[in-house]
Amino acid sequence: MIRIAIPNKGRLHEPTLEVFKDAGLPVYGGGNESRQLIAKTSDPDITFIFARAADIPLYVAEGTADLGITGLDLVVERSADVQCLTDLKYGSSRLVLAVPEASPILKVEDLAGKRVATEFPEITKRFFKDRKVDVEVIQVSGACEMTPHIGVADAIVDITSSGTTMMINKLKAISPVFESKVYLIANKTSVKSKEKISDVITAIESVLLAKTKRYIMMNVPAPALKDVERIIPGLNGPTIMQVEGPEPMFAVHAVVDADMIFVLIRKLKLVGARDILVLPIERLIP
Ligand SMILES: Nc1ncnc2c1ncn2[C@@H]1O[C@H](COP(=O)(O)OP(=O)(O)OP(=O)(O)O)[C@@H](O)[C@H]1O
Ligand SMILES: O=P(O)(O)OC[C@H]1O[C@H](OP(=O)(O)OP(=O)(O)O)[C@H](O)[C@@H]1O
Ligand SMILES: [Mg+2]
Repeated sequence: MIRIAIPNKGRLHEPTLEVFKDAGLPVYGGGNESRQLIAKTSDPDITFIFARAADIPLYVAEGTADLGITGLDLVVERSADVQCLTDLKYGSSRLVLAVPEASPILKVEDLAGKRVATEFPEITKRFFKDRKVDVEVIQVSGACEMTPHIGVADAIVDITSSGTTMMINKLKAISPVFESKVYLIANKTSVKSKEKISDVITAIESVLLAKTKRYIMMNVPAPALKDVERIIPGLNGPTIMQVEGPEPMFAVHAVVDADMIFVLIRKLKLVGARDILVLPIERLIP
């Protein structure tokens, strides 16, 4: 039996459900509005546990869950001894040190003897200790941006991604503190002993890889075939099939990088390829 801990709410909830659905392991019910805390999937040996993103590092470290999805900031904050397996490419964010726009504090050293509010006390303490700046760290559970304006703190260490919340609350970042990504994490013992874990990892990684690729198909008149073969860098070279018809023609199929499509199409048309189709790929297992 494999247990996978996934966020029951918050901004990681929906994209996490999406990844497992695409990987062929849809989460049956539970999470968000429902009060259900355990869910099944297409494989009877796999169970999902819904938990707060901040608690998932501990559940995985202790082996309550074999796998989990959560932010690297939360893994580091909890000093969780887990294996970080795969960057899931959603939910990247930064922890920054910020002060009110009008504050005379301009650099980390100016905060000596002052108060810093944060949801991440451990990362914050380590940040100032490494720089040998003595501050008082005040732990809050949210709405951290407000604290310097109501006299609770002189600065904050908080998450920013779009920067909107900082801007609206008239704060300016004076130093980066931590770069976070959302990871698939694993219990260090389970990852070695439970065979099915590697199937789950492969399934998830195949979804991520597929997002970076496109399947391209086209018809190519015989005289243009050599040029098209030269242009297309398929996974293992393009697949070429003869097309029945009055004109000597080939169907060419290939898997290519998604970010090459724009340039490729122009080149292919120039040498005579036509009826070009570009399709998304659901999963790609090399
Ligand atoms: N803009 C962002 N703000 C906050 N967390 C973010 C952001 N982008 C990504 N994350 C990541 O999401 C995780 C926080 O997950 P959590 O479930 O607490 O989400 P939340 O939306 O902040 O929930 P809550 O409504 O309880 O504050 C952290 O690992 C964090 O790095
Ligand atoms: O740079 P932005 O895109 O504006 O995002 C950053 C904001 O989002 C998070 O707050 P959240 O919505 O989780 O509320 P919370 O502070 O109560 O956790 C985070 O703590 C920031 O306040
Ligand atoms: Mg939050």
